[in-house]
Amino acid sequence: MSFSQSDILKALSTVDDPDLKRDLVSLGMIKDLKVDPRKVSFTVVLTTPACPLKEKIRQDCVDAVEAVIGPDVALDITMTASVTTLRDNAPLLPGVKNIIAVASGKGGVGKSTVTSNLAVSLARAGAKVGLIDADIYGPSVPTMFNCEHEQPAVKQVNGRNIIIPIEQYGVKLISIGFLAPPDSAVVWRGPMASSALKQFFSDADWGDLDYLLIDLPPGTSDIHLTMVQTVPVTGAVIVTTPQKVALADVKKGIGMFKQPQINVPILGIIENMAYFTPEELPDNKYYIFGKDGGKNLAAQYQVPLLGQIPLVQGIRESGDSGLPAALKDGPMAEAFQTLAETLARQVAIRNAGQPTQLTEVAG
Ligand SMILES: Nc1ncnc2c1ncn2[C@@H]1O[C@H](COP(=O)(O)OP(=O)(O)OP(=O)(O)O)[C@@H](O)[C@H]1O
Repeated sequence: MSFSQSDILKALSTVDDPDLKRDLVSLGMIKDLKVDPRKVSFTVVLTTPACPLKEKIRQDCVDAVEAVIGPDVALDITMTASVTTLRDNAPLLPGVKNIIAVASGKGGVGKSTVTSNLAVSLARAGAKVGLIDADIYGPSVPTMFNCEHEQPAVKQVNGRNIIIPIEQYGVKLISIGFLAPPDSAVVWRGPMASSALKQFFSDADWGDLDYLLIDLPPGTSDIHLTMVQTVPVTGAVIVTTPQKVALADVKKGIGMFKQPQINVPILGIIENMAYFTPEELPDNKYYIFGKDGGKNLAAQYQVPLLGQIPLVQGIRESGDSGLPAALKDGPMAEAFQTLAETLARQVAIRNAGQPTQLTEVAG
């Protein structure tokens, strides 16, 4: 059977990225194509290393190309990823591809827990990840990452002090908590906190990052405004419990992000503490805060539901002990991995200019 480079490209142009709804060739995802009579090789560049569709896309490529080359020609496909961005040539943080704000309506819904686990899961998938803890009311990231007593180093660049983020579990971190001893009751006034956040953007050495997550204070605050006025944000994720009183505040949060002067796309809602599961009986679900509140809200506002995370004692214990649940292999790590993949997909969809896709998540 004889075939040419263009035959292979033609075959690959029948393979779609299921999220971006276009073919791999026109999306520019096929690189290094080499064709000789005994071997065909190429690289597929996915939009995120946290791509749950990797195996499906690879198999679709195998099927399409083997239909042209037959079974006797060797086929070598390398799967790799380059996270997409709309922040090309950004004046501030040019090496950061996506800035993702994590917000909540109410306090205590698990925003910091979810953000920390998302950051670790994205890093475990192979992405370069940073995390800014801007929660002035209770910066808990230092505890969750077991670096409460650390201080980021500072270096001088052209006469300016530049903060070097602490690196823990593959995630670069800066917390507003690093600026004050953990046991001191610092009352962050709006302007003080805002200027600290600005400094984290302008005077920190983040280097190249695929995703920079920002753990915001609960509710709506000056910090939210400072963030959107300082850097273009890829999108916001909202964490809530299914409880009615929590949902009421989420609606205010969604309203704030949608205001014309803020205008941050909502990447999705995460329902945390969706049900209680005893670790020894993972199939038992107790809907102690109500059932599907976050899921129904996502449907009402036509935003994706990124996931439903159960209330599990191990998640709380992991947070308190400074070793996020996402680091320990098991069902919780898998749940956060799936959540991270769903978020990464929504970022890629957004960056490709596609309308938001409403993700169906099993409850
Ligand atoms: N899915 C979960 N299962 C068990 N415990 C959880 C879960 N999510 C969060 N928690 C626990 O709930 C408490 C509050 O979580 P967390 O500090 O992450 O909330 P928050 O929304 O960031 O709060 P804040 O109002 O300080 O911003 C913590 O003790 C945390 O360990």
